[in-house]
Amino acid sequence: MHSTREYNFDGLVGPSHNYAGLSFGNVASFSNVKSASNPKQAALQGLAKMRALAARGFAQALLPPQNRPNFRLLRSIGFTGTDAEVLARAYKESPVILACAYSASPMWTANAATVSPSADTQDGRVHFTAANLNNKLHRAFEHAQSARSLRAIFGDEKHFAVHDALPSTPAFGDEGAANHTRLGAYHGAPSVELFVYGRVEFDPSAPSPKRYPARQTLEASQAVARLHGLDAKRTVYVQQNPEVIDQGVFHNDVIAVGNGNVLFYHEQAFANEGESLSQLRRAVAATDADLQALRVDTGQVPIQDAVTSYLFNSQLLTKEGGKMALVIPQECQENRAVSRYLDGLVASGGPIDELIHFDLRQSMRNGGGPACLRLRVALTETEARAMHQGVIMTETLYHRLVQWVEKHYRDHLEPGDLADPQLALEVHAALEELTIILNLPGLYDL
Ligand SMILES: NCCC[C@H](NC(=O)CCC(=O)O)C(=O)O
Repeated sequence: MHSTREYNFDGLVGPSHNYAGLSFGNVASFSNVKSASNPKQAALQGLAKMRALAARGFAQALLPPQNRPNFRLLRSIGFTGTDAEVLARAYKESPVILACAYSASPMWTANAATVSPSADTQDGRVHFTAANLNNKLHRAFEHAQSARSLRAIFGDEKHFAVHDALPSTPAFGDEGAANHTRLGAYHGAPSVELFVYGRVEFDPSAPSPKRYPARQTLEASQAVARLHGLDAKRTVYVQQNPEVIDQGVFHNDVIAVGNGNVLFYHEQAFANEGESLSQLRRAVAATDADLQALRVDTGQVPIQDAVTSYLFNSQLLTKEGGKMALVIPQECQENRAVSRYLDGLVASGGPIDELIHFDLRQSMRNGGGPACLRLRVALTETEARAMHQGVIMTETLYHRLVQWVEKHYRDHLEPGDLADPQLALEVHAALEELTIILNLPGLYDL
């Protein structure tokens, strides 16, 4: 039973990674708008994280980038002609929409889907629902390829069910696993699935943020739980604190992370902390596990520091022996309050006894930390064997992908470069080769 392992599927950063300021409510995205990006470095930073965690013995895999630019989007809104003409006209008339069509945002695979492992579902299969991400134009078209990629990897319907995204309308705003976490005794145990929503479409009296959008609705979370066949006794919905959404906490994974029986969270994370925690504690106790809440208070880490350092956008990974490592971005060490807090945390004798830090600056500048970059999929041994093996991170795959990045990626991309028709051809060539490397022919609708 304990043979179930949590695979982390990191997003391989695509060749068009750029800073377009497309995510209102995401402070990093907004403050780095139009600065030059380095797609090559971004991809190498992500690969270095995958390699290091795989080398440590954690189960590590990847999800491929998506084809860009999204010509279907550009043509559907009236940009016609050859591909080069479409790009030239879009750049002239609406550079921001061209940037949307070029966004490498699928790298943040925590938003690709919500995943329920087989131990939690009624039919005993692993369920995935692609997230519609309908709050942002540049992300609202990801779900089609996300579902396609997931089906290419988890195609065995005996073990896996991949659901299409929920209807793409504000009532069903769904941001995937970034607002979802599991709590239980161990990865293979039937566990509590915690859904954190930002607003309720059909209850105008529920609190909602004033400044920035709440991307996830309760209605969407409930729909995902239904599709996955979750047990109501092990499903908990809590509302995110609208006041922290207004301070830049655009997903729950910017303010809380759970693993095993541990919930690491900020005291301001939830609209009603006391009630949320007792609800969760009761549900977890019913699975015969004991919730261990690691609460960080505002005096230790103010919200602003949590947002700039991405302390809670860390990965909490169970090591052999049961202790946990916290995988953090290097920004946590550069922030005084946060690094002081972390020193105390690992010295405290609690469940977390190690920090593993990475330089993920390229992704961080768009508001994506270690946890944003990965989708967790807990798999039994049988399920792990049934998935496509070509995406599992190994030393060989790592070296092959580094070579591929070196060959195809630019090291400098500015807004004006998106008008260059050559860039579209480069992306296309890179992805064609990638389907061979990953042994996923037909992955894209090229
Ligand atoms: N989970 C982290 C997601 C980060 C992502 N940023 C972006 O899309 C920024 C893109 C840009 O501004 O170029 C978002 O906000 O959804």
